[in-house]
Amino acid sequence: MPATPSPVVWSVPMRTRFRGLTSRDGVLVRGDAGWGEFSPFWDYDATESAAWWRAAREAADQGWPEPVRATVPVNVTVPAVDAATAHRIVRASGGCRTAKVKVAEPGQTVDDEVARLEAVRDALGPGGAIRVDANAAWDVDTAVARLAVLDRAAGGLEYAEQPVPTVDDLAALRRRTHVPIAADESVRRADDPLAVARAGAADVLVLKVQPLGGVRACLRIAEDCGLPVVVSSALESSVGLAAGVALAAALPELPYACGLATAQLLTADVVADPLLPVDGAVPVRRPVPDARLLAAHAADDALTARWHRRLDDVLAVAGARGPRGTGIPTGDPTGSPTGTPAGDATGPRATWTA
Ligand SMILES: O=C(O)CCC(=O)C1=CC=C[C@@H](O)[C@@H]1C(=O)O
Ligand SMILES: [Mg+2]
Repeated sequence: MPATPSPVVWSVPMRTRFRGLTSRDGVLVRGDAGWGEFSPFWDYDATESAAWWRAAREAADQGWPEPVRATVPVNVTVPAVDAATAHRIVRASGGCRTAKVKVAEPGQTVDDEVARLEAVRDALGPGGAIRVDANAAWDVDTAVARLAVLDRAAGGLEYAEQPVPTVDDLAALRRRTHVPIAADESVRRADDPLAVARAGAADVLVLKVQPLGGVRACLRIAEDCGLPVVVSSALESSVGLAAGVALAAALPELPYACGLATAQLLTADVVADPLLPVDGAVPVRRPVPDARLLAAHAADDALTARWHRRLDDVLAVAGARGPRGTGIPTGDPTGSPTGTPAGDATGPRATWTA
C-alpha cells in the first residue's frame, strides 16, 4: 500500500478557544526515523520558527533518546472557560490530578478566575495540584496582588507560570510572593533560554520541544539550568506531542505533571490512537499518522500554500534541510521504513524549493 506523501499540511478545529486559536494547523514531515511535526504559531517569524523546524527534523531524521520511564504524568489544561465548563473538563480529564488553569484572559475579571479556580479545586479534590498560566499579562504589582487572591481561591497554587513578561519582572515578583514561579515565554522566546535561571528569576523552567529546537536541546537545558523542569506542549497533534512525551520520558527527574494532555483541546487528531491520559498519565509511545485522518483533516489549498511559503522562508533563513533531509524538499512517494501510516495513500503532494 503506497504511503502518505510527506510533507502533509493538516488543520483541526479547537474544542475551545485557547491562545486565541479556534483551530490548529501544521506540517508533518517524514524521515528515516519516522514522522515529525513543524507547527509554529503564526505569530512566530521565520527566524524564531527555525528552532521548530530543527525539532521536526530531529524527530524525522534521528528519533529521540531512550526513555527512562514507561508513562508520563500529565496535567489537564483548563482554558479561560466558565466555572461549570472548567469543572467538567477536569472531571473528564482521564484521571489527571494536576490542572493548569488559564488566567489573565483579555476581557475577563478576577471574579471569573476565582470562580474557575474554585470549580477546578472542587473537581480535583483537596489532594490535587493547581497551577495558573497568565502568559506574561500582568505587571509586578498586579501579579503580587492577584496571586494572593488566586492562591486562596485555588486552595493553594503549585506554581504560577509566566505571570509577568521579563526576567527582571520575574525576579522582582519572586521576591514578593510565596507562590513558586515557572518561566515559560522567558525560556522559549529568549535568545538565551538559561538567562532566567542564571538570574534566579524562577523556581521551575517550562520546556517545549518545538520552540526550543528539539528533545536533545531541551535535555541540555534541563541538565544545565540547575532547576526543576516541566515539559509542556505547543498544542500539537499527537505526532508532535510524541516529542514532548519522549522528552518527559528521557528526563532523569520528572517532579511535575507535564502539560502534554492537550490533544484534549483539539476536536480531532491525525493518528488513530491519540496520546490521551489514562489514570492521569500518558504512555510513552509514538503514534503514526493515519492516512485516512490526514485526508479528512488536510488543510485547504490556501492554508497549504501558506505553509509552503512559510517553510520556504524558514529554510532560507535557517539554511535548514527540507523534508527528507535533501535540501530540495519534495513530496515523498516512497514509504518510510518506519512510521508508514495505516490506510491508503492520500494527502496533497507538496513540493518545496529550498
Ligand atoms: O502546559 C499546558 O498545560 C498545555 C500547553 C499550554 O498551556 C500552552 C501551550 C502553548 C502556548 C500557550 O498557549 C500555553 C502556554 O503558555 O504554556
Ligand atoms: Mg505557558
